[in-house]
Amino acid sequence: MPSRYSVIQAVVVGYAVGVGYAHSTSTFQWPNAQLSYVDKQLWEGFLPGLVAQCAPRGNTTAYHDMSTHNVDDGSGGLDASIQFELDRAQNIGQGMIESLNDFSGFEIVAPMFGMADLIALGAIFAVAGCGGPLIPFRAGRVDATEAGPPNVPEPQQDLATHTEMFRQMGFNDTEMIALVACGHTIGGVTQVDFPTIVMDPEDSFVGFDTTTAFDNTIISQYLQNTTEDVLVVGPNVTTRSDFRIFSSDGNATMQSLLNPGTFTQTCADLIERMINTVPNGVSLTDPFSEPFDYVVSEPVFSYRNGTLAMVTTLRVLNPSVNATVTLLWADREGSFCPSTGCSVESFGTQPVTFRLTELGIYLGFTAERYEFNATINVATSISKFWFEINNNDGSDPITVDNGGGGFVIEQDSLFFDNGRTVAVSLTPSFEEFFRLVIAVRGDTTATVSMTAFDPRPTAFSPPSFPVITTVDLILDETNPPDNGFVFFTGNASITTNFISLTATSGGTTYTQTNFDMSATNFSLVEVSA
Ligand code: HEM
Repeated sequence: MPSRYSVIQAVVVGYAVGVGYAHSTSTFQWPNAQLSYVDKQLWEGFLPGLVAQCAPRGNTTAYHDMSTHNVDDGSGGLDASIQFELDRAQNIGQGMIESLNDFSGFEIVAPMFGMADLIALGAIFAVAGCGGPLIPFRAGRVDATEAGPPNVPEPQQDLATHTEMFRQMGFNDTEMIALVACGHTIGGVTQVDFPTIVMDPEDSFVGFDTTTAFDNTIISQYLQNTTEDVLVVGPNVTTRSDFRIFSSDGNATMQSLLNPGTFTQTCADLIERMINTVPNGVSLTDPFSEPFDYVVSEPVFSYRNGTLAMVTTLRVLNPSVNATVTLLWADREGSFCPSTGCSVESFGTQPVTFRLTELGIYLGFTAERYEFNATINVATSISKFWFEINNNDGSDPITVDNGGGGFVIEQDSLFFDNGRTVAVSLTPSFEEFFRLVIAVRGDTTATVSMTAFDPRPTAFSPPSFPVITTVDLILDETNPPDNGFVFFTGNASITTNFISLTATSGGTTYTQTNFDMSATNFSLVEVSA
């Protein structure tokens, strides 16, 4: 059997040749909150840590959720409707409840990354975590608000019923055989949930094959008649659905999957199609095949004593060791550079940890995050910024300017004031929350409203939803008006991950959408309750 790395490598190379996107998504037009967020979750978040575990139920959850798709009218698909369908007999078992609870417990759903995207990512990491191929991820699924039609196949149903159900999901007879085999290469049947299939109460769990890995042992053992898959050889003939499906074309498909390369490639293709089966009208992003070359973090502003400060970072993929990186900006009146300056060199770097690389997948990626703190003339302000990377090796400097237009600051009249916002810890209760301060150019007649997105689960079992709160902010008495700025304040839950703001000042409305709260570290202030 090939090593895990060589299997993954084979698949990645296969995709690069077959689909041709090896480097196609290495950059993107900023701002794009969805691409920035998914890049972070996929490469730098803790989710890839799940790859180190082999958790088959992540794949089951995605499959059951996708089963609501009806190819005839384009409805249903992977849309997190599974959250509303767990009381159905076809979704029996603790496995799916536990995996959905895990997903909401991660607290990473966001306005541009819902539970359905997380379920799809869970399937990718379930497969890779058991040694299977790393399936490319596309984002953009839309979460359902109610249950879909009941269309998850059950073991006691006959072949014709299963064939029709898979057709409705968009898979033909051959694809059905392969997809079921690819699904059942990992995991098995739990006695307590399926006592009519695993009849001996002593056998709490019976694996589909004798390995826990994502490999084609399920195929070879079936063809050699040594299989222990209870859906093939179990005592209850009625529930031998794997047998009926695997043998439905005289074992031709199972024979073809005996080749490990064919098995891996077929499974990667079919599971990718499975997680990308979404209701008509939902469009997914391009696949994330590797980390972007350059990623700018949310610029964070603060105003104090006549000076505007902007803090941001630039993540550079595979940087040169001697590189110096400079941030440059233009003011709001054009390219005029005021005497207070319009460029600043990075003051430091943060190491970037790519979890998948650490786990032996996508080897060869390193990155540094260059940090900047720009002091900006408050009157002329900033309209856009860009970067210059000098590798100090005689080569021409590289300009990182968002495809030519620069990283544009749409407006500078409404921003979340980083220097004045704090995380409050109440003593003795240890209750924590953000005390936000929002700066608005204008006077005290301005108004500000804030929408906060809190991913913390609202329930101990599915369905669980993020809490989205919209409040009007009040003038902040502790931060009086200063040099044309007025300050507003409000509190938000400490687990808030995105904030959107709308302000009206001097008859003009300003917005800031989906400010990423992880873009900065807040001072922690202890307050006696
Ligand atoms: C006719 C179609 C299918 C039937 C009747 C069927 C039935 C079953 C049953 C009864 C179990 C045991 C569940 C438990 O004990 O919790 C199971 C487990 C599993 N199934 Fe299927 N299945 C089908 C297709 C698929 C497909 C298409 C996939 C994914 C591509 C899949 C993935 C899995 C996985 C990963 C497990 C193991 C779960 C675990 O160990 O926690 N199944 N299936």
